Amino acid sequence: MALSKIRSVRALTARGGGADYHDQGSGHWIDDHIATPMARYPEYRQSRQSFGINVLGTLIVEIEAEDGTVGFAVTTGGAPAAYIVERHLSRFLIGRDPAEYEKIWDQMYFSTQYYGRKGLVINAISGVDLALWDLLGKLRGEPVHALLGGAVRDELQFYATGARPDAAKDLGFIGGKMPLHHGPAEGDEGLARNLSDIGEMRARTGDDFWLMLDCWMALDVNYATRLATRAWHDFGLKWIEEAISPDDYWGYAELKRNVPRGMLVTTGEHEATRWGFRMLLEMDCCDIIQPDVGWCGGITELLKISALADAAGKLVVPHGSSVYSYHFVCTRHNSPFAEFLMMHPDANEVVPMFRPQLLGEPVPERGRLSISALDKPGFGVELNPDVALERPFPSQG
Ligand SMILES: C[C@H](O)[C@H](O)CC(=O)C(=O)O
Ligand SMILES: [Mg+2]
Repeated sequence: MALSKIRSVRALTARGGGADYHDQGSGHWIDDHIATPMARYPEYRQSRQSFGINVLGTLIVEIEAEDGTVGFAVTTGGAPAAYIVERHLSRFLIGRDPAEYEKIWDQMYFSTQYYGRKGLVINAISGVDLALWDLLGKLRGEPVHALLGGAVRDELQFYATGARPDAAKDLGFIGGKMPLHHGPAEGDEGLARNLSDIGEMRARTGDDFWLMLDCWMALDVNYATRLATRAWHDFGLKWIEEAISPDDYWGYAELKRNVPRGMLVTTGEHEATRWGFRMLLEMDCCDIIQPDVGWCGGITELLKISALADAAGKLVVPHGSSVYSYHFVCTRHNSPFAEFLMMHPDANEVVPMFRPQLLGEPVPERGRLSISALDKPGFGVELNPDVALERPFPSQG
């Protein structure tokens, strides 16, 4: 049955948390001396905002059908991504049937390939793709997970990312992933402090809890190998995440060969498209891939990435992504659990991951979420009307 055609596309921006979850106020755990590739410069060590981690802000894409139904999505990208959506991508949507998401994705990707392929452009494409799936679900009166083939389990299980894995354990999560605070430029003293942080957290969580480490691209292979080996043997660290540059596929393959048998290497939140993930999979770079649904190309592309991973015997556990992850993860056998990013400034209370931008954003209770909480049309959330929005490049509609 032909669906109502697309009549307008709007790209809006918002500041203050939400999909650009690094855009938080001062004193938040997520900006507290976390190791990064920029930590080689002492002046950019204390705060990631100091080198501009939050310059983009949130992109909101709204796609309106002729019958007035509006699908929307949020991702990171702000005004630069809004320009790409309004001035470039919208031409592939206006007057089209929202069910043509394959052809629309293909046209968005190949028309931007000469300046895109990864990063900001793929964030913009992802935002459009997710808004399209939201619209499709709303027009068909079905949740996105039903459009993807339906849930393969009754509930989702979550691990939590934040500064307080011990609090995550008390809150019922299956594991806790903590940030790394010191990079190679801080030498052996920094390495000792990193190990002592992990040891202290292990003492607080006890042994019967997954403990993981997020390195946000800060390390080199040698440092990561030393850290991982000690943290595995001394503290039972379950995985080391995004240890080195996402461009260094060779380094990841080496790290995976180097870490103790049983320890997991994970990465992929800054990787994009089936071609990027094919590199990670074919070069045997990791055990779990972690595409961010708003950065990897959206649901249309994630379906392909996930099929590649499945055939390679790897798990897909999306980075963050809130509802965009939940609707996907519940439909795949090779996505057995999900990440929950703790956006409370002290990481000791559960608050919606993309707050304050979404209304109706589900959150785990005791580390779990019933699939019935996702049984609303589209992604099942609305844009919070109290959030200030701007439309920097209105082109039509
Ligand atoms: C905590 C990490 O540095 C980053 O902010 C989030 C992340 O990489 C993750 O959730 O994974
Ligand atoms: Mg990470």
